Amino acid sequence: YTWPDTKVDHLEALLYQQQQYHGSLVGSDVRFCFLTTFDLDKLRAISGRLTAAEWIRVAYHDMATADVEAGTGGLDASISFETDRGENEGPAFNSTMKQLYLSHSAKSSMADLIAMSAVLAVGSCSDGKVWLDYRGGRIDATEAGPLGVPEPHQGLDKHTEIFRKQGFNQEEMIGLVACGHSVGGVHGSIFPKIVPVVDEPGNEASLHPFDSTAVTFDNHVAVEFTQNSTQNALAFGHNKTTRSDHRIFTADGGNLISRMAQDNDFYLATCKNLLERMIDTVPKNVELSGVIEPIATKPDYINIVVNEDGTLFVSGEIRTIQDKAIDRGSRQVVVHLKAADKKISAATTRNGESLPFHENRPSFDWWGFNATIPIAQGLSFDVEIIDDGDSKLETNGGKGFPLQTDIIPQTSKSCSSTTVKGPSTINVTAAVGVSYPSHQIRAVTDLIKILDEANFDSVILSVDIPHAQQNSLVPRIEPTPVDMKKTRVLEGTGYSLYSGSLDFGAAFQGLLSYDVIGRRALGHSISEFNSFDSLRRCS
Ligand code: HEM
Repeated sequence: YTWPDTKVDHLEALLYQQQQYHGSLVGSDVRFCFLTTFDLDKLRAISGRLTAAEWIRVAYHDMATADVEAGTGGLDASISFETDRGENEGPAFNSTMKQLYLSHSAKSSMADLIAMSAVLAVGSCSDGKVWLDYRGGRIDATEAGPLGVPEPHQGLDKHTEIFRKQGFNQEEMIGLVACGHSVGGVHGSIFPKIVPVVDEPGNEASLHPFDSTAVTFDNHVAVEFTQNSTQNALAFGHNKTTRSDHRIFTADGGNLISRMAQDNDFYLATCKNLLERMIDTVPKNVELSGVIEPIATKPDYINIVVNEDGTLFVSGEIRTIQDKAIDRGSRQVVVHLKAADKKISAATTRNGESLPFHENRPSFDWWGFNATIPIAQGLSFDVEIIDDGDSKLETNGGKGFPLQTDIIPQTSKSCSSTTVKGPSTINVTAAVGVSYPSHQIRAVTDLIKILDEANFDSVILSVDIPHAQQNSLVPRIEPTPVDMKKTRVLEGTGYSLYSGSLDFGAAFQGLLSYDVIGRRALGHSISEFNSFDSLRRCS
């Protein structure tokens, strides 16, 4: 991994910066694996529902209509268009979309979020023991997919065929169902023909759990099945037709389910593997990233101001991963900026700490810095981490962490105003220069000549605008370009200011972003995925 990687960086932050300082809170609804869900429609907690189970079921139903031979379907968020179908019965589907769309953005598709929700749900209910490898890059469908989610009244042949289409053979089908049906259960409020409606104060949704450990991701569903002591209504319910788990678990003579029952570690390892395959089942045009691991040293929230005296004011934060073996209290972090042949060191202060919801996941410290440096090409920095007198230099693979200086949004000269449903506006001013390899720079006068923005044919503001879609709670995010006009030359800096603005209507609660792109024949320069959050409100 080398920084920056716009395909990975944002998803990595959403997944691992779970709470507290810069916490993404994507997993806050499944922080505890317990039987009450806050219903966003009713604006109150409902007992007998388990958010973590709902997230796993939603991920499976989104994937369930995949046809791996044709390369269609899979985890693509088409489920958001399919929530009124009989095969997607219950409030879980829209509820999950509403919980996740707060994190929806141009760099975190709903499909990537659904996959992430499965990782977080399984992680939570296994108390951090089962952590699915997570990859990013899924693309949201813009319409419903075909029908075909398995339903409990269907026969074994039909189920075997559906799973074959999804890419799972008979044994894998048994495994995947046994893994999915580890948490949660069947609700009388949704399937009154399978389990009774009880509607008791502690169980308003009439949940009938699959096993005696409904809020723990473990092999009890298998143990209790093989002991015939199961309460799983899909295995031993009064209605024989809907005993699909029984038909599936015995499809191989009960072999796999017995092995899962005998050995919880085997069960968990099998589930990790099958659930990873479930979330990585994607249409053939999607190229998933590598597994997203926690990044040890990562800059973020970098902001650069071009000063009229020919300097840059750089501020930002460095995120470092904590190490239990190291005394955090004595750690120091220093940023060494390199501007042409000049080196400027900036001390940092600890701004805060991101913490995980569960053990076995990383914690991070955040270090704020700022510095004034001369304008030069090829600006970068190294990060020095000092523990107990031991110093380690993080160089981002040798070349340093680069600062993008061709195109620099000037956030204090820009603004935005957004409303969840209604008119929104963004107004961006960016400093625009142009890069040449540093070996071409000889003197400061030369440098100013070289940094002439006229080398771009055009400068474009591209706003990632969310568009409401029919029959889906999830908007489609579409980059919308507008030309930026030169408004001023910053004499003596090599930069000019360009401005552009766009009015749009949003129906969105996720993260809004924009890019600034300089276009020229010899390739583009881009300042990518800038958050609206760092802009002041337009008055
Ligand atoms: C033949 C295949 C399957 C059938 C017929 C089936 C059917 C069902 C039914 C009827 C429910 C009850 C839903 C409710 O009342 O809320 C349920 C719940 C659930 N299913 Fe499946 N399922 C199948 C496979 C899977 C798979 C492969 C997974 C995931 C890997 C999965 C995950 C879940 C989860 C987590 C729940 C609990 C939901 C909750 O408590 O809210 N299912 N399933």
